[in-house]
Amino acid sequence: MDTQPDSKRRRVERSPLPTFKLDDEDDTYEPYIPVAQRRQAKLAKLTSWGANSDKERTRRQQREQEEREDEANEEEARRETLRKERTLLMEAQEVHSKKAAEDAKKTEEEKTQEADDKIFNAIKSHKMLASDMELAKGIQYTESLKTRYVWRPPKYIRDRSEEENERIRKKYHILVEGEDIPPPIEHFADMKLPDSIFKYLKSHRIVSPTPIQLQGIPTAFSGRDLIGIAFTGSGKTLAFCIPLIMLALEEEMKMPFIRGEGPVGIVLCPSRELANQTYENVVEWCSAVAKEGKYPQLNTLLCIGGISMNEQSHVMSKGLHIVVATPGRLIDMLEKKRFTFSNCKYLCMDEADRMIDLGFEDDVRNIMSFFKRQRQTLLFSATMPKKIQDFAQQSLTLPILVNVGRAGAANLDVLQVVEYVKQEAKMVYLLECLQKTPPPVIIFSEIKNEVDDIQEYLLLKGVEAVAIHGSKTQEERQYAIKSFKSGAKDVMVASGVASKGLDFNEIQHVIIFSMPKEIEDYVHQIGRTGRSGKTGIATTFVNMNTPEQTLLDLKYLLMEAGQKVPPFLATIEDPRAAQGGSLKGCPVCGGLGHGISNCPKLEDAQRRQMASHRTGDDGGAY
Ligand SMILES: Nc1ncnc2c1ncn2[C@@H]1O[C@H](COP(=O)(O)OP(=O)(O)OP(=O)(O)O)[C@@H](O)[C@H]1O
Repeated sequence: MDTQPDSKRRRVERSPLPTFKLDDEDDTYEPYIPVAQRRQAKLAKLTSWGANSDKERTRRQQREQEEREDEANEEEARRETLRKERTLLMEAQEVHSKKAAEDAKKTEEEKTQEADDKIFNAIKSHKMLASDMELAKGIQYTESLKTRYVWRPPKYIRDRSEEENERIRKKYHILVEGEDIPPPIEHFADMKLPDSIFKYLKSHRIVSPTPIQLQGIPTAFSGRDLIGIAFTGSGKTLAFCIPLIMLALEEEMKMPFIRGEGPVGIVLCPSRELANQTYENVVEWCSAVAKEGKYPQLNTLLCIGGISMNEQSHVMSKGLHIVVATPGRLIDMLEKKRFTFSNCKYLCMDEADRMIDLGFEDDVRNIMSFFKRQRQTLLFSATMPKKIQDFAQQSLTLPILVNVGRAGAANLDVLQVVEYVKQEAKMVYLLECLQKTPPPVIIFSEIKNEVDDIQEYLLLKGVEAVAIHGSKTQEERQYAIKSFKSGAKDVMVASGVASKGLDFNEIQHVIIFSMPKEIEDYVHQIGRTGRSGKTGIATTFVNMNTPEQTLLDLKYLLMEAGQKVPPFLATIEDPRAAQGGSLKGCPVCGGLGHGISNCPKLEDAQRRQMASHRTGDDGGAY
């Protein structure tokens, strides 16, 4: 094909005209000889050759011999090439059949594992959880933040051997991962807390630290990044708030904060309700610290959607120590420069898996971009599937993983009862079920309309019930929580929104009216009872509308918690077992009854992602 541009071609066509030479100037010129004359001349030449000497013949024979040799050599070279090509081909075939033989030897389990690993690697997030500036400049901190200048464990604990520390962790079923892990501290008295807070805890019957607290608090006090995983109701809030309060106190006492300064640290929550509850806890603990006048009063801001920030102008008019927030409103406030992160050193994410697994990582990264320097980062949750753990670990600096029980396991203080109830019989049976325990009771349903229907039905039957779900206004949601918390209402009907992290006083019974698709949600929902060492009951309705895979997840969870498995669940076979496949839990949602290839959470996330691509929605609203 002619690939020359036209201009070039034209140039060639227009090249200068040939300059003809005169005959006598051309040395290659041959005069024309007629054919007959040429034939005669050739004949004469041949005749003269025949008469030529033996010398000439020998030379010809030699030449022919050389030509034959050349041909033989060429043939040999050709054969050699063919031989080589065949060897390569044969080698390839050998490799292929060897792999096929190896594959045949692999168990179904290994094959499933390989396939799962492929999916897992494909969905792994590649972009670290770091600020844009850190990502752009490739900044990765290699040392933990030196936030605490004062705190260190008492000498007798510092002198303890690592074997002894390990023995203590084992006693409380604490698993740790990481380098240079601070020792566990079994008594609040050894944590060197201010007297006033110590007294406050005691007066609230908080006398000894829970496992997540006894390893988590010293870890956070030492300035280390931390991933804390412990079952529902095990006191994670205290584990990350006390270190923040101590840090804020330390900073305030060094140099008092004035208007426009702070915060020292923030707590991020995935829902307004949870943020509100954490805020109330922090305010109460800060007041307790300042009560005796030995320590300064710390200033805390609640930063969530649906409330007017003017209401908190009194907080903003002073130096700010702690902010408890949901991501959307926090970003808004930071963008409007209502406060800055110039002095912020501590970032804690509660229910962290929720915050970063469903495409909200960009919001978190955005928030991190407002930090001006290295921070101490802590992530806490009761459920933290492998995918999130891996992602979090590569994003933190020398993190320490503190794990109490399996991530995603149910709280053992909850008696789990699963009942087969036909769809049309659910409402009536619900009334019967409410008789099992005295109030307060929470009823969960995944469907907003169903939440409203249940509340209406209960009200008709004379049960004092409130309802909460995502489509209610902020006032309605606040009213429902307040009246239920205060004991004015006996029953709260809720969608998933109330399941994450909310701590209601001594819930006796949780009824799961419609089983959530994701087993993590179930773990959070039943976790509203059986908190802080008390026992509770969870009754779950299932029927033929419940997907078999969900039932299988449930069956394994009951087995893991040593609970009674009802016959209709016991008879469900695991298809993976029949295929000889892997029975390991799903790394995306932690469900024990399925692998990654049919994870409902992954399917859901992908559906959501596709929908947000279509609508251009970034999905980051809270
Ligand atoms: N050391 C303790 N001893 C007794 N009770 C405690 C202790 N620490 C916290 N609590 C109480 O336990 C309850 C549950 O605590 P918290 O809400 O922090 O649990 P959580 O682990 O965050 O649960 P979830 O995963 O559901 O969010 C709270 O009422 C809290 O006051």
